[in-house]
Amino acid sequence: MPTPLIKICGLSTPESIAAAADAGASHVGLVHYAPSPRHVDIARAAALRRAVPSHVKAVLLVVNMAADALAQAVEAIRPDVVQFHGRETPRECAAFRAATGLEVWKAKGIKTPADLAQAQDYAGAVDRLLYDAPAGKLPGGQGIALDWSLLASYRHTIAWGLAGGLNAENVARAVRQTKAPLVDTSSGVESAPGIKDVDRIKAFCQAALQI
Ligand SMILES: O=C(O)c1ccccc1N[C@@H]1O[C@H](COP(=O)(O)O)[C@@H](O)[C@H]1O
Repeated sequence: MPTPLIKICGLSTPESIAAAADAGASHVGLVHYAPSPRHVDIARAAALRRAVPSHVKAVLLVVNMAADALAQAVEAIRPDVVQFHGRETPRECAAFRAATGLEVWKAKGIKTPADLAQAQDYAGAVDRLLYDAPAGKLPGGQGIALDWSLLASYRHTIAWGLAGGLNAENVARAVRQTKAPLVDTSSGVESAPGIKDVDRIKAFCQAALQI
């Protein structure tokens, strides 16, 4: 089984970005969503983006942002990937991708096989689907895992990744069960909401890369 790509999300310091890159992350995520404990404003996100080494991709995570505000954020931050984590439609994702040429990911909350089937509406509109637990108080970053058995036997026709409740203790099991080509974690590598823990980042990457 190929080792998965690794995204460490919700980074808010240059030190945690360096730790993720050194540990083997392929992607680092910056959350621009005010209700999140991981929110970084545009100026901060732009500064952090400059701290991302060139072999690592910078992912800007946004939730239901108005088109003009999003365009301004993208102009200032210049991410490699935009991850939509709200109610953005396939049409909106496709329009954004066509207008910017950026790689686009769409996160979808999955609870039932019907949710998984519905997510496929994004085929052709996005570059990757990110399967997460359904939204709770926040649309993501909740540390809740989805039912991996739903993905285990699914015939994927679009690039995808697994998010939701992943940590150093369960990521190897999750990848073995689902064969996820990319894993994404945020709260699972923190010591408190919004506070990344370098040792947990290292342990997560080690566990994911040892598969
Ligand atoms: O991290 C956040 O605060 C966040 C806020 C709003 C939408 C998504 C958010 N995070 C993303 O959610 C998934 C799962 O996170 P977790 O590992 O369960 O904490 C992941 O893609 C985060 O990047």
